[in-house]
Amino acid sequence: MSNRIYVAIDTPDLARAQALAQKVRHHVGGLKLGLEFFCAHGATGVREMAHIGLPIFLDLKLHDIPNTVAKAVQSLGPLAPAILTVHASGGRAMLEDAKAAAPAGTKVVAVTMLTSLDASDLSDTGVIGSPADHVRRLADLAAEAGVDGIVCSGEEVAAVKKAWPKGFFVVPGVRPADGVIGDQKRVVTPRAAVDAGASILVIGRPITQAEDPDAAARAIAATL
Ligand SMILES: O=c1ccn([C@@H]2O[C@H](COP(=O)(O)O)[C@@H](O)[C@H]2O)c(=O)[nH]1
Repeated sequence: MSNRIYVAIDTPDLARAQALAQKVRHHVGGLKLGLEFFCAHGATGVREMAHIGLPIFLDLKLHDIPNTVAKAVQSLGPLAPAILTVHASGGRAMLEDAKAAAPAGTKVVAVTMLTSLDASDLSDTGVIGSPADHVRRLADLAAEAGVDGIVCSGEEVAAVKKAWPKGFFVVPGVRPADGVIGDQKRVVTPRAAVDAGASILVIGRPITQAEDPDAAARAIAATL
């Protein structure tokens, strides 16, 4: 399979985003643009980044009533992202309507439980059960609603893939064995994520904050 690494270009600085993407473009499979970038540059910035020639993953984690999310997905349609995120906890109708509003070539994936959360955070939000149970429940909902896959941590992906073999599994919270974990809590190595069944890996700071981002991307890609 082609390179599974989508590098998270998390910066509000367009010139820096372009420079980073140019540096790593030969050792990643795509560019992930999230809220930090999109709030600063919107659709124009996404088009600028698309000129680099890699697939674009728009990680906007949409979460609202079904009509609002569907209209937002429609508005993003001309950007033709390869992947677009919504929150699974928005519910069945929201997921169905998001998928129906997306262009045919866009994978709609549902965020289950953020990788920055652990069991204790989950319990603080009033959810009973383990992260594995919670992710599994939301993955079942996402599959039933007809979206293409989910975002989850590398700790849950194997179990979910068993129940949804054709699902598309996006795994952030990925760190090389000696990597700085930062605000992530459910973390696995790139190799472990792929072995567990990740379709793609989202990797930000281990690449973008490295002294030599291209060398960092190359080193991670070599472990896969
Ligand atoms: O559960 C989630 C969903 C999305 N993300 C995003 O992935 C990257 C991770 O960046 P790192 O620097 O590698 O931690 C970031 O853009 C998040 O918004 C996530 O981490 N977890």
